[in-house]
Amino acid sequence: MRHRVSPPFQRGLNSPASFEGARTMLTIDNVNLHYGAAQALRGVSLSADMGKITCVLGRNGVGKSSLLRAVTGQHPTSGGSITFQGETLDGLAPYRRAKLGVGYVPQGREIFPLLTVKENLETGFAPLPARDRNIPDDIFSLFPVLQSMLSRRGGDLSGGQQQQLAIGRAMVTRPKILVLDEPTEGIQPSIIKDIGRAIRYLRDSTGMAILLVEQYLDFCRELADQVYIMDRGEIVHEGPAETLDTPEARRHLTV
Ligand SMILES: Nc1ncnc2c1ncn2[C@@H]1O[C@H](COP(=O)(O)OP(=O)(O)OP(=O)(O)O)[C@@H](O)[C@H]1O
Repeated sequence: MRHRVSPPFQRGLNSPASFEGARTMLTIDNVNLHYGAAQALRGVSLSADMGKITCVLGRNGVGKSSLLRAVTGQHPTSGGSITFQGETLDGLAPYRRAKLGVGYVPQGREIFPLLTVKENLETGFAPLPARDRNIPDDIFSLFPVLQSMLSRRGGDLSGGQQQQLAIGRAMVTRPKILVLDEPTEGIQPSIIKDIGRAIRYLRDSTGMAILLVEQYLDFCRELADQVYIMDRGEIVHEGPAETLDTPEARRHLTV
């Protein structure tokens, strides 16, 4: 596991070193998910390791968000199993999963527009015991704009700032796995770079697992350790990031 904690980051996020030895943080095994009669996930299997960025790529509507809803408990699965650090998540409510260490950055950010930036961050306290109810310094080191806008309303932030706030809010919960749904969607290139840097920092400094779904190929190619491609609810490709440049992978990603 990589540990490069530089001085500004010494106080802050917990390291998940206590479960060292078990490299696989999350295992999704043969999962199905339905919306009524429509099947959005078909026998999906993948794993996400600690200290690694696992990226799931796919076009619009192939089931990427549904996969994350299955992991976070936002929508029930209709078959298969999901285990986190060797324990089943099946049937657990979203807040129980958050307590166990599943941090979620939803598509569209879902910032509370009328709460301040500070209050938005504090909503991340909910799954934490009283002693951990503080905002880790790392968040402001990674996203200084949040510190300067602490008393502004969430709704007044730009899309990129809201995305940073959504990642910060998830970091407040001290996740062991951070699950992000298209964090680059609608964001300007300079902030995409900041977000990429933050995701890399979280992988390298804390050893947490990162599970990222995206449509933006270059972002994944730069960040990912392991990639999966989804098409029509199924995993159709799996391999290290370099394999994204094979004709077979490209075929699944072109519109
Ligand atoms: N609440 C819902 N009710 C019914 N069908 C849904 C619902 N949410 C998603 N779907 C359908 O499930 C399929 C997968 O959608 P999902 O949002 O998981 O895809 P996605 O890959 O995340 O797409 P996008 O990139 O557009 O977010 C699509 O056909 C979509 O229309």
